[in-house]
Amino acid sequence: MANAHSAPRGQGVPGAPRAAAPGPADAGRDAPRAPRDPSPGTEAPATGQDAPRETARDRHHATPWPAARRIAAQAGRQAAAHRARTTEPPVDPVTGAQTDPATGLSLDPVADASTAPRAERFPRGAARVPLEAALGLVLAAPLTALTDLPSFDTSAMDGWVVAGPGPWAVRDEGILAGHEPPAPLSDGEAAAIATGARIPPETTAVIRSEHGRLDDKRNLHPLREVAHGQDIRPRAQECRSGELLLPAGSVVTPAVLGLAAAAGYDDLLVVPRARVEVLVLGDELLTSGRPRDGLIRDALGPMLPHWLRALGVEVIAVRRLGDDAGAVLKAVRDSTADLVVTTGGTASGPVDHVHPTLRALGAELLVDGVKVRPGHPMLLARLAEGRHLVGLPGNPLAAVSGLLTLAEPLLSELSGRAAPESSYGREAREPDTAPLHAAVQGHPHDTRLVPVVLRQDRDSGHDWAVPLHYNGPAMLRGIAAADALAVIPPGGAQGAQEVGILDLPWSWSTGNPGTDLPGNEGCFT
Ligand SMILES: Nc1nc2c(c(=O)[nH]1)N[C@H]1C(S)=C(S)[C@@H](COP(=O)(O)OP(=O)(O)OC[C@H]3O[C@@H](n4cnc5c(N)ncnc54)[C@H](O)[C@@H]3O)O[C@H]1N2
Ligand code: MOO
Repeated sequence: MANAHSAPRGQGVPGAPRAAAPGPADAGRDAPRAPRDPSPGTEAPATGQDAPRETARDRHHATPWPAARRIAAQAGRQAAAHRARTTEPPVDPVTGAQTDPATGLSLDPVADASTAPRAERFPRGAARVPLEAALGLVLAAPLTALTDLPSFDTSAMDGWVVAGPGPWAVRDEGILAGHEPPAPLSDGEAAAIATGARIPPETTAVIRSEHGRLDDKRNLHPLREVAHGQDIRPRAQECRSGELLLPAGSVVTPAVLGLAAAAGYDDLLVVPRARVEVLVLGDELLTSGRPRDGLIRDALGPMLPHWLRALGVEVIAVRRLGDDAGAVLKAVRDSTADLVVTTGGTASGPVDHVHPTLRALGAELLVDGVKVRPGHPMLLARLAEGRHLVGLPGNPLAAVSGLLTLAEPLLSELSGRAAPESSYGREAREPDTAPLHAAVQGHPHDTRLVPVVLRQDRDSGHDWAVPLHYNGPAMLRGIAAADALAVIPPGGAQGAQEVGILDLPWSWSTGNPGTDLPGNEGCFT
């Protein structure tokens, strides 16, 4: 299938046709039926008895969706600043000093706060971790070369090193990579050499094995013209010692790990992983077997830890607490996590223990309900300086909505991954957008998050967001087939209208066929 990320989504898409939008190449993933909804532009927003009920609590407390994300990001920045003030900077294992060996600058976050450039470099605290533990983290300091690369003149090919014009008398001893330094060549001399081996002094060129011929007296004759310096990788061809390789704020990918190792690093200064604890509430939840006797399977315990890890955090525990008010209070009070994520119990039912727990602990509610469907009872609270709780509603897609609305922006700031307003110097990036393949029914007052597949238009190369049918709060069938969630503004969106796209942290890697179907009707219950 077309990879969702292969198209320049969000760039140039506005040029795509708006009225009679061409369908994506394979919209519907072999859907057995056509989309049920009317053609683009004819959809009316939900009204009357179809409109979801808005409770008194919603109207009083609920935060608009974009503002909720901003508040969550702000909470993440404050938590990061708190961590920077309170974390011991890492100690240089060689010198014992709290300095960055690459730059020689102090890593003391308090000292850093007094000088703007350094404060900017370490606003989130920094940890020194071995290379093998750094994948997915964000560099807290620039990656500067600890050596010239290559660190010596090296042969780019298997063949011979030669000095002066040929033919050349070939030495008995060849030169291998990783061996003793070779003796200088004299004019008219050659030596067999392996790729990556050190070039002897006075060498003028490397001749590839396929471009030279040895006669029976072990004299080497060139089979083509020899250019001075050919196939020699000169020392520092890629970088000089001290040269900037990657700025602070870069995400450590497998390629970055390779570069860091090549440049001489054993460990890296990174923004530490946020520590997250997941508390699953609900007496009705089974952890194995088929649903029975009014009990259902816990869908969030198996889902959330991995989703959170995909956001770059450390999940320190997943605990199932039932609907025991005392256990919830104790678990939240005693948690040492940067972020506690609860599931269920956010509404106002008899066993909804999240609000009473927060009241009992004197927590500050930063967001108490969001004008978004699904997921409107989601909440964000500050438990203490630098420590937060995100309450996800129990309905599984509502929980996903809360994860992406509140937890993701907070964690992205805390882990240094956030692009806009990041102090790590990354360029602010426009949020992704894509045109909708069909009109989508809106909620009259709230934003909707709707699972979509992203399909590439063959002609333009742009992605189209194809809304999926199974988008109800209690359903996971849509999101399991989806590449992303589309952000549908209050009132709905027309076919071909550009809407915001929230990527799923793994969507680049799946291509799941799924069994959901295109469908743009709203399912609010
Ligand atoms: N009177 C009102 N009732 C409800 C409202 C409302 O505004 N007024 N909002 C509804 C909405 S919308 C949602 S979403 C839920 C949120 O409820 P809670 O966060 O309190 O969650 P629970 O009541 O515990 O569970 C809701 C639903 O989800 C199922 N669930 C819970 N945990 C899991 C899990 N780990 N895996 C799978 N399914 C889970 C649970 O059995 C319930 O069916 O409140 C509505 N009510
Ligand atoms: O927030 Mo609820 O998810 O609309 O069911």
